[in-house]
Amino acid sequence: MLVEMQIGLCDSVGRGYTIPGGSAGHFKREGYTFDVGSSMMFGFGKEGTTNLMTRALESVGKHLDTIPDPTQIHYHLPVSKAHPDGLHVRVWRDYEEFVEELTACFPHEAKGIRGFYGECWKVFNALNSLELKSLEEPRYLLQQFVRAPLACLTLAAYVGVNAGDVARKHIKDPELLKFIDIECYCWSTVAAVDTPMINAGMVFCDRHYGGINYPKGGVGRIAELLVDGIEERGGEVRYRAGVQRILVENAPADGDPGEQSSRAVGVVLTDGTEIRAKTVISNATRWDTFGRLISEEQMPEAEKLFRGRYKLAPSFLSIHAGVKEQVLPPGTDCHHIVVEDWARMEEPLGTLFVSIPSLLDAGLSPEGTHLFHAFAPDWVADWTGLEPKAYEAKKERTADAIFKRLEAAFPGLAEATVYREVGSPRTHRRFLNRKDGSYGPIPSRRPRGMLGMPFNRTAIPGLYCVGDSTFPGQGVNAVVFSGFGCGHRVACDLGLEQGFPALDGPYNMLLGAIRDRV
Ligand SMILES: NC(=O)c1ccc[n+]([C@@H]2O[C@H](COP(=O)([O-])OP(=O)(O)OC[C@H]3O[C@@H](n4cnc5c(N)ncnc54)[C@H](O)[C@@H]3O)[C@@H](O)[C@H]2O)c1
Ligand SMILES: CC(C)=CCC/C(C)=C/C=C/C(C)=C/C=C/C(C)=C/C=C/C=C(C)/C=C/C=C(C)/C=C/C=C(\C)CCC=C(C)C
Repeated sequence: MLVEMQIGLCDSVGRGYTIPGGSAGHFKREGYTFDVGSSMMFGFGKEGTTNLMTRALESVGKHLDTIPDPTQIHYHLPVSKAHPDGLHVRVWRDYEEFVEELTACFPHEAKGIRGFYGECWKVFNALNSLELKSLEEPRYLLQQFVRAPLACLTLAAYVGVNAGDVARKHIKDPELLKFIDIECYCWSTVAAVDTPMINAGMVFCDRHYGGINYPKGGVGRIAELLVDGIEERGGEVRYRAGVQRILVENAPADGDPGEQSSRAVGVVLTDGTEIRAKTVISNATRWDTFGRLISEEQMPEAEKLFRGRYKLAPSFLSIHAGVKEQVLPPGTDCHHIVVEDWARMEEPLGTLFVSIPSLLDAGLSPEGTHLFHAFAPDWVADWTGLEPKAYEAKKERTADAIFKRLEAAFPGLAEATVYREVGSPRTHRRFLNRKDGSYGPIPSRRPRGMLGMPFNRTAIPGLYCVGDSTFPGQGVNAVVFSGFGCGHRVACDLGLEQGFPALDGPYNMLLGAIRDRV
């Protein structure tokens, strides 16, 4: 069985890369250990069922020490009549402390704040009481409904709902609604009205329940330990092994060896090596899986419908820098978000993100310095067709402008910078092998919560998708959930775990019909 074929990083010509982890990997430069992308870790809690990172490592016999972050985000938001010096909010690990800080900024919305975040807790508590496995496996789903009917009914009630609609039930102040928008935008890259409520429940509560915890040694340690665990259990992880094509051929059908059907039977690597397997799981985005690894002509109808519902999110402009420690006064938070003008929040380079994990783990940067990772959403189209010199100059110019804007929150930043390396959306496309370097799928029209998101099975037998183009979408712990679900579904399909084959067909037709109608 070929399970994780895509652990190694790839570059755009598909030669394959040398480190594991994708967006959640890390790389080293001149004594700094920089996170590729992901740096704010959910799912590392000790209790409940939503601590998916802890459980993923446990599943291969590994444990990673983490460092608790006292705040999730320090927001630096625009000036308004009510907040002439700008709106400054810290999302504290302690829920009450966060609610008190937000309420102090919007005292007239005290009830609305508790009402909205209280509804998020309803969703989270329901999620946190279920065993989290494949929702496209009817036996498991029925068991959960019998074991925890109230939790399942709660989730069923919210699965088609968006966070912005719930927020508007409780909150009237337009500035506070903007705050809820940035709370969603910073991880979903869309405003609250387009963000599924179940995902909002997960993010807005796990940060207080399990907390945000930084992996000691850097985010890339997660993937490195997973690789160790897989190899110790007899698995193999290949690097420099870019998949060029998924093989789809006529082969004996599941459950009826006498009948032939078109199915995925393996992959061809860029060096021509052919690997045959019963199961192929693609962790590439749906746009790369269908259209590149599977030809356009072989694209199933369901995938064409998916492209009507979802489009690619922008990529990022990333600045990986080293700064003198004096520029960060004691008490500086690890994660910051800066918005100077609400009207520009969703524009390219409009919202600035900053992550300074060496404040939590001093071993990540040389003595007397901190690593300073700043990034902002941006589109690849603005970076194409440039000569190498013009491309380099544009990267430096853009980084200078971003550092200048960050001076308001970090006075003296440009002068204190001792190392700087700039990545554009082209860099993301190249090293992560994601179409246009995209962060993931975003709805192309108002979504019905998560109902339009596909699970792991595809219309091609033997081919599964996993990662952020599958339910429940973007986010490291979200893609870990998709991994657990996919593993469970594949194990049932291969007869390694007990499923409910008689119900599979009708149940999956029903799920598909709901998905294709939203
Ligand atoms: N928490 C944060 O701060 C933060 C920041 C950035 C990104 N993220 C999250 O990380 C998530 C991404 O996770 P993911 O696992 O879905 O995607 P990913 O891009 O991280 O991983 C996909 C992997 O597949 C490999 N791959 C792609 N095409 C290949 C091919 N043809 N052959 C071989 N290997 C190939 C890639 O090289 C990569 O290693 C995003 O959804 C995003 O939310 C989080
Ligand atoms: C069948 C059906 C459909 C139904 C029935 C009912 C039920 C039972 C249901 C159920 C459901 C479920 C289970 C679901 C699940 C879900 C989940 C798990 C979810 C998760 C999610 C998560 C998330 C979203 C996350 C995210 C995160 C992120 C993205 C992050 C990011 C971040 C960033 C980028 C930022 C950074 C910052 C700075 C640096 C400042």
